Amino acid sequence: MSRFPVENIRNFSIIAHVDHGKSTLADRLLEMTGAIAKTERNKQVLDKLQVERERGITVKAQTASLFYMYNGQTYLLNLIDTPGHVDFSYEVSRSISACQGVLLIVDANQGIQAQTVANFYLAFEAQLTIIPVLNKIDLKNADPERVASQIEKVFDIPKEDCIRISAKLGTNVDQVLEEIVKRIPPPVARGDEPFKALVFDSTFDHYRGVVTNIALFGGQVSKGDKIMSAHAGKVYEVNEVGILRPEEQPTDRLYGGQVGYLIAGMKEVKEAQIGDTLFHQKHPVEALPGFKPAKAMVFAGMYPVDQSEYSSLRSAVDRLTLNDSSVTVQRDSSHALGAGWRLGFLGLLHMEVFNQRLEQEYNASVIMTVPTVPYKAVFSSAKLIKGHRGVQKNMVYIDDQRVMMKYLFPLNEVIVDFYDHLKSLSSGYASFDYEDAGYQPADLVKMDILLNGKPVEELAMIVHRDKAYSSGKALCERLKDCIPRQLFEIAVQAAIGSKVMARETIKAYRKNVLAKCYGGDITRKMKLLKKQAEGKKKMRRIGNIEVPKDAFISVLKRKDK
Ligand SMILES: Nc1nc2c(ncn2[C@@H]2O[C@H](COP(=O)(O)OP(=O)(O)OP(=O)(O)O)[C@@H](O)[C@H]2O)c(=O)[nH]1
Repeated sequence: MSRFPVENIRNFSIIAHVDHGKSTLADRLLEMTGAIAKTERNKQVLDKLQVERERGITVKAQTASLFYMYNGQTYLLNLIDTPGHVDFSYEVSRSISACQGVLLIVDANQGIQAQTVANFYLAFEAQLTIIPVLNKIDLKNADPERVASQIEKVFDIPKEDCIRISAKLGTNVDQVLEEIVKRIPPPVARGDEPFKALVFDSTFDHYRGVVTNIALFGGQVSKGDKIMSAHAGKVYEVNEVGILRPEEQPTDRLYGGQVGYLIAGMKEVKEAQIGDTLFHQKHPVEALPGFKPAKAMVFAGMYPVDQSEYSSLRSAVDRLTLNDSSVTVQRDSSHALGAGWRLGFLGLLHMEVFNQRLEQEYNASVIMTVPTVPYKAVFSSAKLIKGHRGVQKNMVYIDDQRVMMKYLFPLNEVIVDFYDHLKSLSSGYASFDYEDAGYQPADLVKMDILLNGKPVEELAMIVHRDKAYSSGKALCERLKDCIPRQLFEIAVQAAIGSKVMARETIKAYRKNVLAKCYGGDITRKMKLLKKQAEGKKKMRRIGNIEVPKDAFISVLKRKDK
């Protein structure tokens, strides 16, 4: 591609609350500019991963360059897709750092929701031009007038600035393209400065190594150039550059103001850290500010179902984390489940998506333990301090039907099923977003699970003192169902220190495998005894109690699995 005049380039993202129609609008924009053909099969082209198509959510940001004719001139519109779910706001913030403007999509029926507000602030703080787009005006209950007033009240954007569209039917989508050209400023880049590019995403390709997505803040880059990354400080030769349409389309060169991809023989994603700056080896530049690293909020243990699959699972985890650098990985091991890892995720959906990608893309079968959140323990009598469980911070009326409330909650209370409860209590109307508010003192206790008095370390957990009884009781009941009866009685107890909170009893029972065998067929008897011995291998002894591995798995696995 020859040099494209910077004045005719627009770099933008679409931001929205989940399901407000971002991917549908992206598809329409791609169709109308001829990047893709208008067929049913092309639905949600930017949602590339299988898990994204299945769940109907965007996980990874994707990029597409569109050519658009307006007033007799060709414009290059670079669309950077962003995920809408609260767990992936890290992806949103890095996508918008490559842009000068955003389309803020709001469902004309639902109005402003939690992630509309969160995403608005990400764009506002980055000083981007914000174009409000009211989508789904074709719906019977759509009330674009009310939603435009909400936007004026909450974001201080005049309601006349809202574009009213139906992404599904294509109504007024041409206006969106026009307004992108009119309202969003072109990137600032001159042709004569040294090459300087921001790495805003990177993926790992088995054959070609790391593919980086870059936004050029200045200069130009082409095949054969020797470049360096500010973070890793290594020199690479550029093998290929190009634009994304949305599939890779090699070009001779990329110029300042453009967005595209670059391949330069990097073997590991660590070498191309997201937020890093690339420049020509001979012309060092000041590094761009980069991004705050993503912070893991939810932790879970992960183990292969069968230990013989440990090494293949390890390489699957390695490769998947190359494509998702926001997952933290630490090796871990457990008596019952063998060698595994302790993984950190941005949220629960992020964890589920990671698990699903392991299964779908790497054919791995794994056991995930119950997710937990990080705690800081202070070993002193100050633990006696009463903890807060949910403190209201403020409340703002968006209009006469909607209110935005801010609370301070312990993370542990919100990660597992808070969102589902909120949705069912409000018949699906309430939406929710959260950000880290730091550590707070709380009355937490370590609860042990004992089998005939012996603690089972894998099942120990940290709980709030007020919830110790109910969680202990539930766990004892689940264990009772999972551990087979044995020759003696087993006491299953939940205890805090020496104080027992809950107890279940598993009655004694003799499993006589030979009972089915009448007659004197010795080979049959041997076979049955051998089978029983094999079964024992899958057991773990706690004291003199045999606990099947499956018992740990079913107790540790989340209830809905
Ligand atoms: N009636 C109507 N439905 C729409 C319109 N735009 C999108 N939808 C529907 O709304 C649902 C969500 O649309 P998506 O485009 O997947 O939403 P999204 O914002 O990309 O969702 P995430 O990628 O998960 O953030 C789908 O069922 C769409 O068919 C519209 O203009 N009118």
